[in-house]
Amino acid sequence: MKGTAVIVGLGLIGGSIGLAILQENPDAEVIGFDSKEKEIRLAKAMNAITYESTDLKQEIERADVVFLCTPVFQTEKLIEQIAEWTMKPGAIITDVGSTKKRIMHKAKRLTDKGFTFIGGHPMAGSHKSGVAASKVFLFENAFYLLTPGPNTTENQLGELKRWLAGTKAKFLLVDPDEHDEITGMVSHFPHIVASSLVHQVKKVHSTQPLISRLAAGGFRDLSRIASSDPVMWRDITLHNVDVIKKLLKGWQQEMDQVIKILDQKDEEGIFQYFNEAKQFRDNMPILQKGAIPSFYDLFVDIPDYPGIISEITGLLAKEKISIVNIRIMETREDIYGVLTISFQTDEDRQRGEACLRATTPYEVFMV
Ligand SMILES: NC(=O)C1=CN([C@@H]2O[C@H](COP(=O)(O)OP(=O)(O)OC[C@H]3O[C@@H](n4cnc5c(N)ncnc54)[C@H](O)[C@@H]3O)[C@@H](O)[C@H]2O)C=CC1
Ligand SMILES: O=C(O)C(=O)Cc1ccc(O)cc1
Repeated sequence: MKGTAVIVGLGLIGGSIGLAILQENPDAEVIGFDSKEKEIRLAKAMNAITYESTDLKQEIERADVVFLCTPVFQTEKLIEQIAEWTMKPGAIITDVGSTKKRIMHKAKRLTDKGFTFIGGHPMAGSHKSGVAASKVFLFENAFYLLTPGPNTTENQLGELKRWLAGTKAKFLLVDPDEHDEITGMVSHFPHIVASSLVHQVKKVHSTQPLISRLAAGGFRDLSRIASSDPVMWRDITLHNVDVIKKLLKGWQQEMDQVIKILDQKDEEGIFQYFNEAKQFRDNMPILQKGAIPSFYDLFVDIPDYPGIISEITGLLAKEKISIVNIRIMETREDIYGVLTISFQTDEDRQRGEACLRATTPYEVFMV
């Protein structure tokens, strides 16, 4: 596709969208704007944009598509600002915010003027922020939720999807209220739970410093998202307060129930609590494919000696198998460590498994 895209907010998501657009459309013009000069320079160096913005108003007025990739309060302000400007006939404005109800409400200012606004939310990302963390494949196979405005046509939707084709995401249309209910449950509420787990550890940390060294495994998995950007999450939380409060109240009641079965030493009740969760989670489609694409992990039981990681990565590199992350799971120092290798696709993981089984004596397994 030829044409001009403007990306406002060159962070993790804006940068990844720029990379995906340019990979698919090398002839497109992608103009980038950010309130931080450093992010713009980095985005340009990474080829996530073709030009730095010099006059945002003029560029938006001649754009074919505008992506608002800022924290959601800033997105609301940008919408207000753009509503004061003009736009090229047929141009599309979209956003990537994690909430949709308030954004779509604010976007009425644009649609009332005859502009086209289609809300967007790629259901993939990371706890990392900034353009340095952006990746061309960040959204591959992930759901990309779209909330069209009242007058959006099929043609306009098709046009936006063509701009985003390089993301290789799966588009899904949703209603904004439904969007905030669902993401409240699977993303916003878990974020508060993750942060609260860290607060629990912090409270005892001063009297029991060993605790943060031992907080590996499950705690690390559950608390990872607590390392996300607090500004972004403050905005998301305030945009979806009612839904999140309802979920937290339900959670409080559920915890009261758990305390009750513990008080009663109810063996069957405790077993069922864990078992029902396990059965349900094991059958959730996210584990088969991924709504938020989880990386595909492979575990290798390795001896703990210097050079072992480069040995393993070298074997995979020889077979041209890309990995996205590698780490040793914290185990006791005197026993074998378990190396966790994350792949972007299940196919890569299977190739990785076959390669390591054929070339090393170590046990290789998936869970
Ligand atoms: N981080 C994630 O995993 C995901 C985030 N989102 C949504 O995407 C949006 C962006 O998130 P990230 O890229 O992670 O954040 P980020 O912090 O990596 O990037 C945001 C960028 O916007 C810039 N910015 C802030 N206000 C601005 C303004 N008024 N004008 C120009 N630039 C401005 C910041 O300097 C920063 O570079 C948020 O609305 C978030 O809810 C959606 C899906 C996943
Ligand atoms: O890091 C993770 O696992 C995430 O869940 C990232 C994320 C953050 C915000 C979203 O709206 C969608 C995805």
